[in-house]
Amino acid sequence: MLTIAGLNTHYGASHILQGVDLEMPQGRISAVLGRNGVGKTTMVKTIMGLVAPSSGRVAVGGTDITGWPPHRVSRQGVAYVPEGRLIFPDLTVLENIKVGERPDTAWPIDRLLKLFPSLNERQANRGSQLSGGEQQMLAIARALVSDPKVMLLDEPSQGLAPLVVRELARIIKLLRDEGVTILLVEQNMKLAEAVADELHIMVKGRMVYRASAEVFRAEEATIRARYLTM
Ligand SMILES: Nc1ncnc2c1ncn2[C@@H]1O[C@H](COP(=O)(O)OP(=O)(O)OP(=O)(O)O)[C@@H](O)[C@H]1O
Repeated sequence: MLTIAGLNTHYGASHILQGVDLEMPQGRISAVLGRNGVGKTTMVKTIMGLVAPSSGRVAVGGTDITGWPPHRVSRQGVAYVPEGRLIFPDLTVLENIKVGERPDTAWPIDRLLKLFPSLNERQANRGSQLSGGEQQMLAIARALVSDPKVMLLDEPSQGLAPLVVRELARIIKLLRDEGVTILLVEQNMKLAEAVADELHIMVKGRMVYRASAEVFRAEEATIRARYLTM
């Protein structure tokens, strides 16, 4: 569904992504884990067209989208839920969602409000009045209303209480079961372990490990010590 091949991205003279390869099968949750600063956000931004790669290829469903601007990537069915959520603090919950609305979406506002009961209760509240968990749900709802085939989630569990992370896990699995292909980027393993079908590990701008959830569970202690411990 989403394929990255030999992706290199620089910020000035800093070589951040160093030949990243990633295959994300349709309707699955792929998680990319890695320590702080290895390039996970840069990878997501490069997919989304927010940062231009110096070489390599990004394709969605067989269409080469390398170097496309973000609005075209979005129209191709890729939605981005950024780190820090970036919801509009002065807009209400409903206004925040409507920003991303697309005609004939499979996720109209009524459906989203059923999916996210906390947002339903707070429709008229401003973004700034929401808790971190509610803001995260709102960021996901705003991405869903654009009717994506692929959703990129950057550190969605950051700063959230364990109970809210569990609710987030439920939502992410539900989206996968509805056919949305998900890329989950996380520094924290908890959410990734709870939802991912496949796990990848990035170290210094390269993918160094890939396994199914089952294999990952069996190897977890070794992998954690080798690649993820700070
Ligand atoms: N706009 C920028 N200009 C220059 N360097 C940058 C820029 N954005 C990020 N970097 C650097 O690129 C490297 C990778 O950053 P990136 O945010 O992709 O890492 P990450 O794995 O997502 O980490 P985090 O979990 O902290 O977001 C870091 O060393 C960071 O300091």
